Amino acid sequence: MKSISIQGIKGSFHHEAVVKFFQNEKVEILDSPTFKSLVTDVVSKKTDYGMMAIENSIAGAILPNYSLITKYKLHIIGEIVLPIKHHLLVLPEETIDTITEVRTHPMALLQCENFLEKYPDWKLLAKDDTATCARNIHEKKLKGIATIGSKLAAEMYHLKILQENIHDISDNYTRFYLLSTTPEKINNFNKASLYFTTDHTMGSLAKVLNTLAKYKMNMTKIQSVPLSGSVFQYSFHVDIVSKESGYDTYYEALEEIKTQTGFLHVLGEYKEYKIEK
Ligand SMILES: O=C(O)C(=O)C[C@]1(C(=O)O)C=C[C@@H](O)C=C1
Repeated sequence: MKSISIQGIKGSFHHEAVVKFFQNEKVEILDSPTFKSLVTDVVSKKTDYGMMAIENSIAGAILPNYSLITKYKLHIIGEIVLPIKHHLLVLPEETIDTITEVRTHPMALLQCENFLEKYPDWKLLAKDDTATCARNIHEKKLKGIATIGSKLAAEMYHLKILQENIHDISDNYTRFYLLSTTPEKINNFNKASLYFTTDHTMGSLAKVLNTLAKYKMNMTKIQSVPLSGSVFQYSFHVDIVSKESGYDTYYEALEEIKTQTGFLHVLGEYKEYKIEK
């Protein structure tokens, strides 16, 4: 049976991402407190894979996770885009007036800013993951404390949903990568994640982007990340989807981009996968 490390515990959105990704396949899920420990679980072979959030449609990229992937030389072997619904979870006897503090994952806080602004007196605490907060509220009977998390977390840790769907925009999605220490050949992949540097000459990044357009590669994401060991120099993460042009043009595009970049690493070739809400 495959084992997968997640950031957080069962009932977190990472847990849901693994269940939806592997569907009917039986897998073992290992809880890991931080993104770093998730990665080291994979690198040390404690688990086969790691499922890691990389960006959210409201809150944006989780920048340190890009650096974790490259620092630990991980390969992206799959992705899942999961609809995220956040609810305010509390002990059964609480009301909105008894809440004094909200503890949850920092990305969850960012996705619910409009709702939280209505309660300026609440103390907001960033914690490891939504489900651990839910479990602590239940197990330690934490009075006056709410968390923001999923319906699954409410059910697993016997909390009441005090307010449903408190995320700022109803269309809310988080994209996760399935990571491995070794590349895996994915049949019929249609998406690739590239990682490269360009020099500081005028138009060097534009040349790469033009090459992608020339070979009809649809760029779905570009993220600059500071290059470690340098001052204000950047590397680029670019995701591309090839719908119509096929593999020959993809490989031709890669060959051309190699000549336009300092280095080019293909971090993963995998299938686009979005769960509709
Ligand atoms: O805390 C959780 O439940 C998580 O799975 C983490 C996480 C994240 O890392 O962005 C996952 C999805 C949501 O965007 C909110 C939090």
